[in-house]
Amino acid sequence: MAKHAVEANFDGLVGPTHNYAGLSWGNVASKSNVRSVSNPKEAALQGLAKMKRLADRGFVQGVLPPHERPHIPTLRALGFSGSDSDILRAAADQSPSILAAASSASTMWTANAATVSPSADTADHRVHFTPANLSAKFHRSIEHRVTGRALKSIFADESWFAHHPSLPSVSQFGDEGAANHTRLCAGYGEPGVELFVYGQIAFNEKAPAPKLYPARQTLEASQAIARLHGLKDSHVVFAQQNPEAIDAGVFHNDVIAVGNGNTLFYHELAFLEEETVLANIRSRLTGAELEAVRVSSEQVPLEDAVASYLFNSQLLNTPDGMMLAVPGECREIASVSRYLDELVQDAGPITSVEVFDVKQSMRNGGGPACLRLRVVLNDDELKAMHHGVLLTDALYERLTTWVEAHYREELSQGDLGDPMLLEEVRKALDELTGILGLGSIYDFQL
Ligand SMILES: N=C(N)NCCC[C@H](NC(=O)CCC(=O)O)C(=O)O
Repeated sequence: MAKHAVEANFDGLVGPTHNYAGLSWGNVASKSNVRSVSNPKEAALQGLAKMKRLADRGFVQGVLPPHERPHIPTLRALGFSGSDSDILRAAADQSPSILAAASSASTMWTANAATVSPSADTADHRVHFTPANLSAKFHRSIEHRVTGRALKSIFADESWFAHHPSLPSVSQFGDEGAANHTRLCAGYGEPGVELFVYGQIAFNEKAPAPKLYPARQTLEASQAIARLHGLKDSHVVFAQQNPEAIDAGVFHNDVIAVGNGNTLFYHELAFLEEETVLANIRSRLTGAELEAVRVSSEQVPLEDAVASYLFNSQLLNTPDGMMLAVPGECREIASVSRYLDELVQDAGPITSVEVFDVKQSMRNGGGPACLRLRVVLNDDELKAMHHGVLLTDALYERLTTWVEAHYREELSQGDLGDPMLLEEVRKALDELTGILGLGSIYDFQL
């Protein structure tokens, strides 16, 4: 008998060093906004407002903490030495790019934090977590250790939750977490089909691959995660992303497809072998028929899909059908806005569209779906997890007050070496682990 389960969404709280450093080759927004002045306070408040709106609608909403940045241990490991201020000064003088990488607030995009398999799918019937090594980008490759600590602190009880270390940090096992992983199912508590989408086969040089931009996720990484999580072959589908899409700026599958329940909402250029992918899902999905909501290039050109982040939306169950939570940019691009109006008129599974303003994050290539990690939990697991990170009215109030007190309204590249910034961040994060009841998770706290 399937247990009752919900999908909880854990959004990354935007960190105090949110900035635009142009660190992600292949991510069009990150490159085009390089060196713009950011507003960390606005970014964090936009993220919290999104969480609050969804929590108010009755969705289970959690918060994952930002990481300590600039990350002094990373700078030390690269040979900068002396006091923290000496290190910041030397890094700012000698290598502003390294300092920028060690200062990115990129942990806000928790769709990349980990891959999570619900207990209904796994061999030992526990929820499995593997933090993503994010080895494709240096600034993101330093996330997984603290991410792992935060997840272990929140999902601590080993009788319900299993935690794996991230995969080896090399390009052959490049893993970007849930951004390339979608689960289709009849109901959250039923065994589902886990769709792993990869950009490249690492150990086959002849296999199709993008020509311009890097493929961040490999088949080998996806297969390793499926093995670690104890997923049966009959419940797993591996699909190659269309290299053409990667070269157009689709650096993760969640920039071109999103699934929920029995519904897969995707662009016709999402997969290399569309028909095979759909057939493989159909043959494995039990208890429901796959609803494939396909968007053609004629309806929405690939370029508009990337610019609007139409597919980087959250697809959520409501009592009246599914709701698509889209970024505001979707209403600024004519083809996309028109498409959304048509979509809700259709008799399909998506019955409403809601717009969220996450512009500060969008300018670095992160829409509503990038900002959240989905964790399906049955009633026992929900009870067993740490509740201090679940958004209530009171926690929302506390976090907004905390952001107002600690965050700057302007940050540019020249500010990253400011020793005051590091002090502000540590003070803020020390208070935050207290607010969220997480214990010590940061290097500076250990
Ligand atoms: N699609 C998903 N799930 N996530 C979006 C991640 C955006 C992130 N941007 C950045 O890391 C840019 C940082 C900078 O340039 O300052 C990235 O490219 O990894």
